[in-house]
Amino acid sequence: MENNTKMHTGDLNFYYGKFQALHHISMDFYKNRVTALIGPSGCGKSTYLRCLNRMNDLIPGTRVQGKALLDGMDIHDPAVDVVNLRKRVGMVFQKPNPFPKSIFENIAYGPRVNGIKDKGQITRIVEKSLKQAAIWNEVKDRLNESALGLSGGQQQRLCIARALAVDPEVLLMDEPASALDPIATQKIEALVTELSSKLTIIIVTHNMQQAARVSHRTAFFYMGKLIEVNDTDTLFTKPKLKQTEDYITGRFG
Ligand SMILES: Nc1ncnc2c1ncn2[C@@H]1O[C@H](COP(=O)(O)OP(=O)(O)OP(=O)(O)O)[C@@H](O)[C@H]1O
Repeated sequence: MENNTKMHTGDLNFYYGKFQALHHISMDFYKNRVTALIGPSGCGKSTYLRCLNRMNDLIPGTRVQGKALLDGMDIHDPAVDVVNLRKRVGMVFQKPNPFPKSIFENIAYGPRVNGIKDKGQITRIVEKSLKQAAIWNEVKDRLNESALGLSGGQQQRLCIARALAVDPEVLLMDEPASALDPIATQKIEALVTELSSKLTIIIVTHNMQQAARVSHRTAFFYMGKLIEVNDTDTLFTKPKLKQTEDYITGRFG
């Protein structure tokens, strides 16, 4: 492991019942770097992403083997508090999923759950998070209105703000722009680039142009296996393996 490694998995296997969805996945994720996970539908990208903050624990009948480390700490250690793990490793989903509450309350929720009671501090966190997610100007005059009244792209930036409000170290993003139009997508991509100066970001995307635009490193998955991982430029211009080349040139997938 390099010393700028934030997360690492070693020989990670994952099963839904008897079905093995991930096979021996070993890779590192670096601080202040965006890593894209690409590959055809069903290859295990989302499953792998969910292994990184133990979201799969919520799915009955699943089993994980192997190592998953955050700053060298085994995230499966019985001493690990999963709520705290998910605070450190936040997540944004494909479909924006704001709570049916006001814009303000969507962001204030996490910090409150984490024990922050001071109203002034909560207000500062709400403003800072909305600014970080590049949506403050659009919502600052309607903080008490329902989040459900926002457009899809605004809702997704709100969900990013909600994730940022608890000050995560890693942000997992599962196709965060796939439900959005091109302009909203551009905003999310710009945001990913901006946030990478502070966080480790891991993003699942179907869109190879998007991976090329936003990520420093790209990992290609196929049928539950990590086929190739490299600097994004190298992976797209000089893939080592034919399978990767076939996928990125659109010959399958
Ligand atoms: N809850 C589940 N129960 C059983 N099998 C599942 C479950 N979720 C996913 N799978 C299976 O695990 C494999 C990997 O799925 P996963 O969703 O991780 O792939 P993906 O690469 O993210 O696909 P997509 O790009 O279509 O979202 C697939 O064969 C899928 O059918």
